[in-house]
Amino acid sequence: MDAAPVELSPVELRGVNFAYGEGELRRQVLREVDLRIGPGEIVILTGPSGSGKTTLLTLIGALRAMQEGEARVLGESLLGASEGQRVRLRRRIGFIFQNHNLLGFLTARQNVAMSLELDGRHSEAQRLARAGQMLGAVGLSDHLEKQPAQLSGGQRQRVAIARALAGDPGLILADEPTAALDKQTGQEVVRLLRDLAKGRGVPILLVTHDPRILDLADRIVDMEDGRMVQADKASA
Ligand SMILES: Nc1ncnc2c1ncn2[C@@H]1O[C@H](COP(=O)(O)OP(=O)(O)OP(=O)(O)O)[C@@H](O)[C@H]1O
Repeated sequence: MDAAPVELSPVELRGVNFAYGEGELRRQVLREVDLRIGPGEIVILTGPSGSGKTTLLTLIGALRAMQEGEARVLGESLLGASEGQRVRLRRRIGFIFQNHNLLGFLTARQNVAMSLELDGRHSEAQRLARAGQMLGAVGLSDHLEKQPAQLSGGQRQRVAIARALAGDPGLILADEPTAALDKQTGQEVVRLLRDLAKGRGVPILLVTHDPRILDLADRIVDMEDGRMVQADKASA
């Protein structure tokens, strides 16, 4: 009988250190960070301003080079990875940022379809069809041809969610996705993101200061001065 396949963690960090600057300007911002995110797990990273959350997210997202420690993301080792390897890994990750980063001169549908261009597997008609489907999944089927300026903040963030999920990523990284939204819209947007990700088994690492969305996490991890302080959801 075949052995059951061992399920690898999408994110596995051990002893990660990171500093900005050099010499006298050197400033250590991550210290011995350990973090494991399991398949389909929703983890919220919180902590005071300047504690290193965004730096950690950008390292995991292969947006900057790792300096020290063990890190595997979607099975790829990050320490010593070349720029080309990091670019390939980034294509397997869905990113959602505070300011949605949509292109103003493209429609919602074109913004989502654009994220599928890089893999080169689909024709433009297929990409636009897939983008329409994803926008339907976030409740925007009536707004496909609108530009970002014609949408509300919550709708724009839903386009960003559709874009992040369109390429079937193995991991979603979100940085302050509710910062520009009111309380109710912020909760709705994160709940939608969580439900779509759970349905697909995609793990999420979400950085936030927003206490109103903490209960949507499977696990809350607190950072202080570059260190990880593990907090149980119930005690957070
Ligand atoms: N590119 C950079 N060059 C130098 N220092 C930086 C750079 N980016 C961030 N820092 C510093 O590193 C520390 C950690 O920043 P980081 O953005 O990771 O924290 P954060 O916890 O995400 O903060 P916030 O919640 O305010 O976004 C801060 O002191 C910040 O000033």
